[in-house]
Amino acid sequence: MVDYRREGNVAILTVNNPPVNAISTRVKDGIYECISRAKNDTKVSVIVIHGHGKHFIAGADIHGFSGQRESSKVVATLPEVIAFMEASNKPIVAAIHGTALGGGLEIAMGCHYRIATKSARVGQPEVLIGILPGAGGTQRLPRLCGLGPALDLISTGRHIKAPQALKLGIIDKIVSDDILKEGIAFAKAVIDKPLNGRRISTLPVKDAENAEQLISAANASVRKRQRGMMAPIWNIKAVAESIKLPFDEAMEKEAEYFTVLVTSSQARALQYAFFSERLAPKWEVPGVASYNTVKPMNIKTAAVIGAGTMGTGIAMALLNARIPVTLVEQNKQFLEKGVKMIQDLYAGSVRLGKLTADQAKYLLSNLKTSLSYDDLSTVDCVIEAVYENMALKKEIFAKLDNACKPSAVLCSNTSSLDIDEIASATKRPDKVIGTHFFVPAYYMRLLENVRGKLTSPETIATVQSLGVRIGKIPVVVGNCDSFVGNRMLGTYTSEAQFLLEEGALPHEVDSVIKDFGIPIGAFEVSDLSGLDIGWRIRKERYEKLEKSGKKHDPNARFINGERFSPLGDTLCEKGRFGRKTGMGWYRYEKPGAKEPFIDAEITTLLEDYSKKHNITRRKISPQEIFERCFYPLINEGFKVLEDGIATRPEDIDVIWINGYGWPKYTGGPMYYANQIGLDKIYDTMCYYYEQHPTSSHWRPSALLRDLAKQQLPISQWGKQVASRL
Ligand SMILES: CC(C)(COP(=O)(O)OP(=O)(O)OC[C@H]1O[C@@H](n2cnc3c(N)ncnc32)[C@H](O)[C@@H]1OP(=O)(O)O)[C@@H](O)C(=O)NCCC(=O)NCCSC(=O)C[C@@H](O)CCCCCCCCCCCCC(=O)O
Ligand SMILES: NC(=O)c1ccc[n+]([C@@H]2O[C@H](COP(=O)([O-])OP(=O)(O)OC[C@H]3O[C@@H](n4cnc5c(N)ncnc54)[C@H](O)[C@@H]3O)[C@@H](O)[C@H]2O)c1
Repeated sequence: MVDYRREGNVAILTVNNPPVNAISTRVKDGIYECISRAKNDTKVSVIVIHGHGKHFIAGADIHGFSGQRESSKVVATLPEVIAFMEASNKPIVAAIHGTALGGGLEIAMGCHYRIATKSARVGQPEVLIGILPGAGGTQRLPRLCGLGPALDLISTGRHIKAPQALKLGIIDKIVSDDILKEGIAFAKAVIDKPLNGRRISTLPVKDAENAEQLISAANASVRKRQRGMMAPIWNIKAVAESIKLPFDEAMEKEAEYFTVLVTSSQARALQYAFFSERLAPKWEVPGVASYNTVKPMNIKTAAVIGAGTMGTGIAMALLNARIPVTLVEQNKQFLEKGVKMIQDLYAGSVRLGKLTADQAKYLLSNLKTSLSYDDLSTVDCVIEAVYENMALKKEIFAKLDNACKPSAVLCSNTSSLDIDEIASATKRPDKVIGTHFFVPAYYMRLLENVRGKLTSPETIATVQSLGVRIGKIPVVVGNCDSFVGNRMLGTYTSEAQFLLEEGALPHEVDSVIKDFGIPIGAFEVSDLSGLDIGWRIRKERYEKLEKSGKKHDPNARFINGERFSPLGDTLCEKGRFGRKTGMGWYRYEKPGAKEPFIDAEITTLLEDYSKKHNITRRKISPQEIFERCFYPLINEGFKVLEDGIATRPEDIDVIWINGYGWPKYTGGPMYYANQIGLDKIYDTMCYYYEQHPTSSHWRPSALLRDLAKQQLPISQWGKQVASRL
């Protein structure tokens, strides 16, 4: 775990715990033992510590916070080991490459010098997994780089690159990539230098005079950006102790606050989410194949069909990963509009300093445009993003099948349509798959990859690997109406509207949703994306119904015996499409304005509606709003597992956290269901199903029922499904 060797008078400690040199108990013990050995070795004058493989040390082993910790051979805790290092009379140099994160940076700060390669990154990301730097980071970092930067780094968890770390004084020098050679050379040069002033715990906190202002600014930022999360507040509180107390006493406070956080349910949920996100790319279709049995194709070039909202975003996601893209549109005007959208977004990134003008120019140089499918004969992969219309998509897939080379993978960005039907328009259904991006596609991390009945494992492997390459979290799901995310969302949006019919107002529903931690309410999001989108899709369904001989009544509250709310259609008929028309479920100052206001016209409309349908409006409690919005959504997640549409509860949680703003600190809907108690959810589902028998989303899932009855957690779901199949 930690190797020791001596080269002349330099002791070299190599941390070797793949994949990221995380600090397990054995690594901590190993460091302690090696430092002791070097201190006692009279031939050693200086010590270098570095990491084997791609990283210096990426922090404490996260598994250790919730699982069983290995017992320690040495009594010292990590903070004590670091204090022991700092007290050494032989200089210790941290030679950093890859990352020095969390406990890794804390170990580096226990050293007397820190050098790093240019591409190395440092940070205290503990807040992101619900804890705080518990090995002196909250006390040493403000002494090293100042209170303001320390508050920023510790409360946001962001990583910074070596050049910025150098500016902030976190590292002493940037060196070449031969980090060990550089470490040894640096160590030899500092052998005789006095260590006074190099022990960070003995230094004063920089910027202490501005403490009050800096701490209140940090708290204000956390309240705005990390609403609902407890870790950022405790992180700031711990850093603030560096101003009030001597180092040793402040360290006691750090340990006290660390214990509060490490035992919290938010920390457990965030750590579960951390590992779930890393599990998602490792897809598995039981009985078919999995990520470690199939090789992906190498995608060198791609095409995107449709240069609208999604097509332009997808093209940018590909370009950003240095994949050349051919963008195809139906006519010159739409094509130019799409290209301008991409150019404007890159220009915006240059203005914000996120890209240099040269980088933006380079990315754009990989964008080709075309109005003809003939230009796609050599691309490896095509992603279609035209209007959500089955006939149009089938027509395009047939054309792509003729135009593209036989090995090309053909993907659709459809958000709801049947992938098998789209694939049926081609002679290569094995190479057809859904790649459902989320808006804005260049930014949102979720990629829902929808496998059809005939999609080959190689095609699945290819889009999963492409997803990782373009910086997404790819999740494989099965083919059903609206797939996983939107299928579950459907229950939530329907129920939100039923609540309006029965007495709630849009802002009352939205505030319960936002209080739970979803950043935007159901009606606010509907106004943002435009009510007309759903209306267009519903109108197509009504037309289909009419064609099959069933007349659609615009006031109907039931379709095929299923409860339905026509309120969305009513608003659209009045031109209330949301923000873009200045009115939707809310009123806006002008079209395009962002701030929603409660609209008396909507209140009257709802009251008239309820009267017309003989519904007695009542005050609906926040608890009922919560249960009615979220329990059917969770229940649908269980049905998705039952149907084999998702293969793991973790995948559903990743989808909701990364695609729909579900608060990560609750772990996602499936993890959260366990926290509430599956029996409680099941009983509540039964209660509401009795009250609303015409809403099939209240019918409890059999899987939920079985787990609840047997008092089993969701982690046991696999056995349940297997026993029933
Ligand atoms: C490092 C990364 C940036 C790498 O990213 P990349 O995209 O390249 O790779 P992946 O993210 O896919 O990761 C690869 C692989 O590695 C696993 N992994 C990554 N980091 C860790 C980790 N820290 N622990 C465990 N495993 C990790 C990952 O799961 C992947 O494997 P898999 O099989 O799942 O595919 C990126 O990975 C990253 O950002 N990692 C997280 C970095 C992080 O969050 N670091 C902080 C960790 S918390 C910490 O360091 C706390 C410290 O402050 C120390 C606290 C000490 C508390 C002591 C309190 C005193 C009480 C006294 C008693 C205690 C006794 C004792 O001391 O023992
Ligand atoms: N907008 C979203 O939030 C969102 C999210 C996820 C998925 N989707 C899905 O992505 C797809 C595209 O949605 P959008 O919002 O980008 O639509 P959009 O209306 O913004 O863009 C569609 C584009 O397709 C072009 N197009 C139409 N027919 C074409 C043809 N024959 N050849 C080439 N181009 C053609 C149109 O000119 C238009 O520019 C839909 O399937 C939608 O369901 C949308």
